Amino acid sequence: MSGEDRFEVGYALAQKKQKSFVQPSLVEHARSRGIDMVCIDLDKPLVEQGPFDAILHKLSGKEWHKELEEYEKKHPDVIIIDSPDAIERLHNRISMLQAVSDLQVGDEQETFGIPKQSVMDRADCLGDLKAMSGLKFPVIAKPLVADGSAKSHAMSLIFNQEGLTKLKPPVVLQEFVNHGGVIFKVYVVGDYVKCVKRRSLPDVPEDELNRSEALCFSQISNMGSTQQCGASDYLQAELPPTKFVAELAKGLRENLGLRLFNFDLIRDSKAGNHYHVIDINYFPGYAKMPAYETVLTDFFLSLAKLKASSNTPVAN
Ligand SMILES: O=P(O)(O)O[C@@H]1[C@@H](OP(=O)(O)O)[C@H](OP(=O)(O)O)[C@H](O)[C@H](OP(=O)(O)O)[C@H]1OP(=O)(O)O
Ligand SMILES: Nc1ncnc2c1ncn2[C@@H]1O[C@H](COP(=O)(O)OP(=O)(O)O)[C@@H](O)[C@H]1O
Ligand SMILES: [Mg+2]
Ligand SMILES: [Mg+2]
Repeated sequence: MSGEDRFEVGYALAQKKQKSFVQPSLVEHARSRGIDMVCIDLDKPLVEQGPFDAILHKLSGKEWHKELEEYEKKHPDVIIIDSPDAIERLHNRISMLQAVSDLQVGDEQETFGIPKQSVMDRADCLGDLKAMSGLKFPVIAKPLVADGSAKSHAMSLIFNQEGLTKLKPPVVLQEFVNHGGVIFKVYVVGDYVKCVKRRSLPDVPEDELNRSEALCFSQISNMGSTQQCGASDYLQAELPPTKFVAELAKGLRENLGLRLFNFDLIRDSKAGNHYHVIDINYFPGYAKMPAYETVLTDFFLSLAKLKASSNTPVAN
């Protein structure tokens, strides 16, 4: 601990993220339980700051990674949340979902996977039916890069080959799965798992399949849009079984080597016990999660415990 019985968490976040995550309610609650949250000054070298027991970050770029490495060299006991390499994997929509395909968790009732998808990395692929690798329309076109920029969230729902020609590669084409217009967001904070529901795109009925115009959208679950599903479908939707969600979350946490993330889960309308993981986000908007102050503080305390136990000499 940096001070007697206190645990210091340095945070390095973009302004917007800092405002949404580091709310006075979190800082106060954490402080009352022995956790001090300290803002890292991004205009000063990281090695000159602290010492921190843990560093919480959502910044990218080689410079930042180098700063973290240097800090770790100087303070080998620091806990970095999370490893830049592990986070990097989520910045590509193919490597991100590979972690789901590699998972070995099983459940007798529920099954899961990812939608069929294919990458189009060159403009000439988009006019080539073979490059579709057997994908069926409609498809969602997603920018391959998922780096948190507005551009990386710009999606379109495409109904035919003509719709593909307007895309800007590299994009991932992913089969659209009818899922009753409701998405489940599963928040992971270390061992803690919380599943909530949000509105999503409505199902595409059979008779709309040959509609020609593509539908563009962005961050649909955060919008009050008319393109979302109806209120009653949303209110009536049941959450997936808790045990299934917990096992999936644990498997992903271990496979990804990450402690702070959420993933988007949809339930296939055609097979009510089959789920698809469609997106994984590093350090999402936790302030929208119920009781985020206590959940995050409990997480920091678990890190403090871990650090204390690794510093305790083993008795002979
Ligand atoms: O801004 P918020 O609170 O909506 O959080 C965003 C998340 O929304 P959610 O909490 O899941 O509804 C959002 O999740 P989705 O992509 O909407 O599933 C991302 O995690 C986003 O980070 P980034 O832009 O991908 O780096 C998150 O953005 P940042 O806050 O990290 O910039
Ligand atoms: N394969 C899919 N089938 C059906 N709906 C999807 C699919 N992929 C994405 N969506 C919808 O599009 C939204 C945005 O896609 P997502 O991959 O989560 O991107 P982002 O990283 O911008 O959140 C999802 O929240 C969901 O509503
Ligand atoms: Mg998403
Ligand atoms: Mg995302």
